[in-house]
Amino acid sequence: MIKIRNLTHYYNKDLALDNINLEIKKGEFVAIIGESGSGKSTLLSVLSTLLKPTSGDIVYENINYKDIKNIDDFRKNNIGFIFQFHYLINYLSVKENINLANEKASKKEILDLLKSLGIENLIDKYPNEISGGQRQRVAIARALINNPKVIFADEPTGNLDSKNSLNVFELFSILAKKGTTIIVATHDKNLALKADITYEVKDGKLK
Ligand SMILES: Nc1ncnc2c1ncn2[C@@H]1O[C@H](COP(=O)(O)OP(=O)(O)OP(=O)(O)O)[C@@H](O)[C@H]1O
Repeated sequence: MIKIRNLTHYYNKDLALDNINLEIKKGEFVAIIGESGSGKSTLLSVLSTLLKPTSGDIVYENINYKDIKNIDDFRKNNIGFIFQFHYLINYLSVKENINLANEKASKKEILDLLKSLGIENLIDKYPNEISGGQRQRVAIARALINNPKVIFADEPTGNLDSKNSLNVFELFSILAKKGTTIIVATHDKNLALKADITYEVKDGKLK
């Protein structure tokens, strides 16, 4: 589903990604591990079209990123993002936060999605009325509302305790089995064991 060829990224003169080659299949749950500063975030940013690589190719289902005309539309139709911090808006309810990502989503659709994540009772709550683990589930719901083909998650459990972290990874595993490709960067090797496949980044190279 995603083919990465000879991908290199420099920040000014500093090499952050060094000739990465990788193929990710549809419905695969991929963990990218590595120490702080190894290049995980850079790799995720480049793969998710947030950052333009210095050189190399990324091909999404036979479309080279270089040929994508409207990158905003492409992202909206294909990609969901989850970050370490949930970035929910505190003065909007859970439902309203999800509607920010898709204004057309009906209450029923949102309720069904929240149900699949086990948090349908939170639909009218505000972010500061729910726990950290619940907020991250809402952030996952927000990433899912547009039915993305692929979800990129950068240290999504960096702010959670071990129980909630495991829950999030188990959720990713279920989503992948349903066909959503999941690519997650984490420094936690134990959590990465939940993924179908793990790649390690070291000094910008895939080990
Ligand atoms: N915006 C930037 N400008 C310049 N250098 C950067 C920038 N972002 C990252 N780097 C450098 O690129 C290298 C890879 O960083 P990156 O953030 O991808 O690593 P990481 O593995 O995600 O680290 P962490 O786990 O700490 O988030 C590091 O040497 C970092 O200092």
